[in-house]
Amino acid sequence: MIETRGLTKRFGGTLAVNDLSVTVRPGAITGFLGPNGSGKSTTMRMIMGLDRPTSGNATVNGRPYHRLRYPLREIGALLDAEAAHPGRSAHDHLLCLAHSNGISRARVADVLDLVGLSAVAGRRVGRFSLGMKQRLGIGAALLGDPEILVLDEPMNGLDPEGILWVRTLMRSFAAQGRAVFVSSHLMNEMQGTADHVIVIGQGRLIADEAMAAFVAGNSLATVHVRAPHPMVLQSVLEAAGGQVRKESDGSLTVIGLSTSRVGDLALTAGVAVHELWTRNDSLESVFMRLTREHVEFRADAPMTMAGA
Ligand SMILES: Nc1ncnc2c1ncn2[C@@H]1O[C@H](COP(=O)(O)OP(=O)(O)OP(=O)(O)O)[C@@H](O)[C@H]1O
Repeated sequence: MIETRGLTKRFGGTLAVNDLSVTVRPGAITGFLGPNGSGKSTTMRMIMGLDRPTSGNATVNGRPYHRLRYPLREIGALLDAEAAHPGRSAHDHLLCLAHSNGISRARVADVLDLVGLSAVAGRRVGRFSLGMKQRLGIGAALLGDPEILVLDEPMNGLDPEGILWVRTLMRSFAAQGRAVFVSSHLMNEMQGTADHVIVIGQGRLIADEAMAAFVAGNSLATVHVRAPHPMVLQSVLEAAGGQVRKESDGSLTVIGLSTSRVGDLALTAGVAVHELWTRNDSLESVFMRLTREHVEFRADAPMTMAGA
């Protein structure tokens, strides 16, 4: 289990992490979301003992990272895929880590197999693609067969097969009762993979709850209705105070009326309804809305083509 209590990090005038108190529990994948520069990596670095908190603390199984006797056996992390020495082979990189953590040479071969790098184990890391470096970084995190995995954007640079592999790995890890703490900007991926979500903005906690509850609870649900005579239904719904938009497929999107109210109104007006359903927002929409005021780096809308 990872716990942070009042965790705070200031870099000069920048408050990177601001009074963050969260718990990452075993048996689940906890997604760690936030806009660029919101403090995710800094939080992970403090958990791993690489940055010293300005105040507050982070513990791993009840102890600060530097007090863990064999850290790799308790918690493994991928924080920076470029961290491996470029002149060293993948095998030697893992072997060095294994030696310093009392891990057997046999485990190195197993992990290289597990991350799909056995065939290139003797090649220098400097010649690896980003995806291969990500795999090696994940291998280093897995080396001690830890109870907790911390992964900072592990899907960066991976092809679809690699993404599927990371997803499966995280799921099986959590299914074994271990904890996964993973940051990512891939909202669809996180919505489908994470059980729990922690969202931060400008270093402060915005949300900490089960993924399904977070999406459902923060959705602006819309009602959708398909009817053979949509124009008639549209005027009935608008007369009742609904905002109605006709979609290109002929269905109506309704805001401001519940599903049951739409059904009742149609019945009262004697208008046939062929389909009636509610749609929640995606994680992406919910995330964008909740973090809007915390976004520090925002690009202008793409320029339109001249004359378009
Ligand atoms: N070593 C450092 N020195 C000074 N400022 C830093 C340092 N590390 C991080 N920061 C600042 O702290 C803030 C949080 O950065 P951090 O990298 O933790 O965010 P993040 O959520 O991981 O961002 P991203 O999604 O872009 O990876 C940013 O404003 C960043 O510029």
